[in-house]
Amino acid sequence: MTAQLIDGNALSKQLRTDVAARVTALKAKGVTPGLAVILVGDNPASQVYVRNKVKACEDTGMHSVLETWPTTMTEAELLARVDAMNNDASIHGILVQLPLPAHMNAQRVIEAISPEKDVDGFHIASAGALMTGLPGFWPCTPYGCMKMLESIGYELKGKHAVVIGRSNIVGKPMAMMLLQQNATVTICHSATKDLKAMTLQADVIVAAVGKRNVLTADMVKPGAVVLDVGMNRNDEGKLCGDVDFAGVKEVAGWITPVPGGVGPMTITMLMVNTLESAERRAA
Ligand SMILES: NC(=O)C1=CN([C@@H]2O[C@H](COP(=O)(O)OP(=O)(O)OC[C@H]3O[C@@H](n4cnc5c(N)ncnc54)[C@H](OP(=O)(O)O)[C@@H]3O)[C@@H](O)[C@H]2O)C=CC1
Ligand SMILES: Nc1nc(=O)c2c([nH]1)NC[C@@H]1CN(c3ccc(C(=O)N[C@@H](CCC(=O)O)C(=O)O)cc3)C=[N+]21
Ligand SMILES: [Mg+2]
Repeated sequence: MTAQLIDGNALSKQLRTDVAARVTALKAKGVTPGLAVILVGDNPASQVYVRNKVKACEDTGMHSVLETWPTTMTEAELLARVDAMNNDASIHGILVQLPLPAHMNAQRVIEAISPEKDVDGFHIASAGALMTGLPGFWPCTPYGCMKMLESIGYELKGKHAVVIGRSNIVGKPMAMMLLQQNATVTICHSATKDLKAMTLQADVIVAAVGKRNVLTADMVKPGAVVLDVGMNRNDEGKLCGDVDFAGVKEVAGWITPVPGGVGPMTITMLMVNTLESAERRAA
């Protein structure tokens, strides 16, 4: 293996120590940061994720509330819960777990969250702030990727970054953050004609597709930094990313594993966003 590992668990542990200290300081001022997580439906994977989020928050001394609702919940009922959380002074961050059941309009639900409590960074006000360089919440997954690059002291200025995937929650905000750090950014997607021709030029590759082996060793320039956002299952049912880790680690300079890479960093940045929301309220 030539690549060095960027360990999302280890970096999360470091960052969460700082979060815990700031939570303690805020509590001394009489404010306990609070996160509300709303899950609709009984997707077992989602249930595990939201429980992990709530537990991670509690580990740092934050207050957190988990609401689970049946799939039969109406959109109007969900909007009423979001509104209640918007008006609850003990709550500084609201996360509605995606995907929502098909009978709901997810965008409408997201826009109902007060931008001051949009710790996921999915609201159009948050997206607009990121796009224009104004203060606002950054989506946790690409934000976590930026922290991983920062942790290895990586200078993005003038580098070519290739982002594979253009979703509103990962690919697009990832591209904006890299651009803000003066990288030259290419965004690839399902209609990209020659993905390999793009990735071979990249100093940094972020894979955020949701398909195994989207990125293989022959597609990577030696020494490149490879960040793997994907969350998939392999034939043995084990968690794996979008990157052929075994192959790519022989070519890349740096690589993130799955599990233990971007995933834990997503949760860490959710905590950071919630903490900062509470700090803003306390100021
Ligand atoms: N680690 C973490 O914390 C998180 C992980 N994830 C995981 O990251 C992955 C991506 O999530 P998300 O962005 O929500 O997914 P989406 O399904 O919303 O987006 C996937 C993107 O990949 C593109 N794509 C699909 N096939 C190809 C291909 N063959 N070549 C190039 N691009 C392709 C799609 O293109 P098009 O737009 O043209 O359809 C789309 O832009 C998933 O595995 C998800 O589970 C997501 C969030 C957090
Ligand atoms: N409103 C909303 N916000 C989200 O941030 C959001 C969402 N909806 N819907 C689903 C996706 C996915 N996502 C993950 C977060 C952490 C891990 C994570 O911690 N993964 C661990 C492994 C977990 C396991 O073992 O299953 C790891 O990679 O090491 C994974 C996926 C957040 N999402
Ligand atoms: Mg998606």
